[in-house]
Amino acid sequence: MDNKPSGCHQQIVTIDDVFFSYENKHVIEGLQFTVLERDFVGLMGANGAGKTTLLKMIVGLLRPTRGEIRLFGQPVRQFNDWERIGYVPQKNALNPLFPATVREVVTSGLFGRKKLFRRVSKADRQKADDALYAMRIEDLADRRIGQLSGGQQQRVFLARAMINNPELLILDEPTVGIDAETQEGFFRMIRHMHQHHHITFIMVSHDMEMMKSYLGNQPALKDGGLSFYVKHTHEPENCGETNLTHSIQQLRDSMEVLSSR
Ligand SMILES: Nc1ncnc2c1ncn2[C@@H]1O[C@H](COP(=O)(O)OP(=O)(O)OP(=O)(O)O)[C@@H](O)[C@H]1O
Repeated sequence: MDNKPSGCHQQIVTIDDVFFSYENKHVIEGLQFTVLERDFVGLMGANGAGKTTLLKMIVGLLRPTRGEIRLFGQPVRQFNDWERIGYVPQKNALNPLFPATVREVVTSGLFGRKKLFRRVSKADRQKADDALYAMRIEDLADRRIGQLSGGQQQRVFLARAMINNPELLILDEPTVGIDAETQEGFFRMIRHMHQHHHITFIMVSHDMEMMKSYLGNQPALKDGGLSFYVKHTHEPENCGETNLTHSIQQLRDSMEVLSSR
């Protein structure tokens, strides 16, 4: 299905009159919002406002109580093109004994929801190498992820989310527990990816200063406890496909600031 209108304005996520309750607790009520191609959406709100709940509905882990969410024009329940989406969930402290290596964690991003036991092909290995290289973590490839610093783990999860060259990246508080300087470098990289690559972002963050410095002071929408800050990047010349492999050098350049710390 080609539902891509000209001019880089495809609806990537459509939230159509969505309600959500946990048992009797109403969290989201009648939310209406559209994320367009190459938007950067910063989602802010107090603890418990429903940010994580909304992201989980967008990636199909929770179902709205009422209303509908569409991904690339398709209702989430029918959507099965999950390779187009990279999702970095809210981070929990990893057990240092968690046995997976960095390479294994990154490669697992290739195995969509229904392909858990796919064999790792040569092409898969190359994709993992590209993602590791782009995030400047190739030297960590054989280390156990639980033994890395928070900032290093961050890059691993981002590499995992990027391995399929996603069109939509969803990040849930990606810099929690990371020192201020590393956070700044991380945001710089995210901004670079948004400005130079064909990726739409939805990011939850409590870092008001950083979010507003990029997205402006005025939310595009305030609904209940949720505030949506949006930056559009719709210059037609930037609409072409961008392949991660072709972008690696640029991404590495944008990582300089991180790796030098
Ligand atoms: N599995 C659950 N069962 C019942 N209530 C839940 C569940 N998960 C979350 N909630 C409640 O729903 C509300 C929204 O939670 P959610 O995690 O979406 O908030 P959030 O905006 O992401 O918060 P934070 O900034 O603390 O991460 C909260 O009041 C929370 O306690």
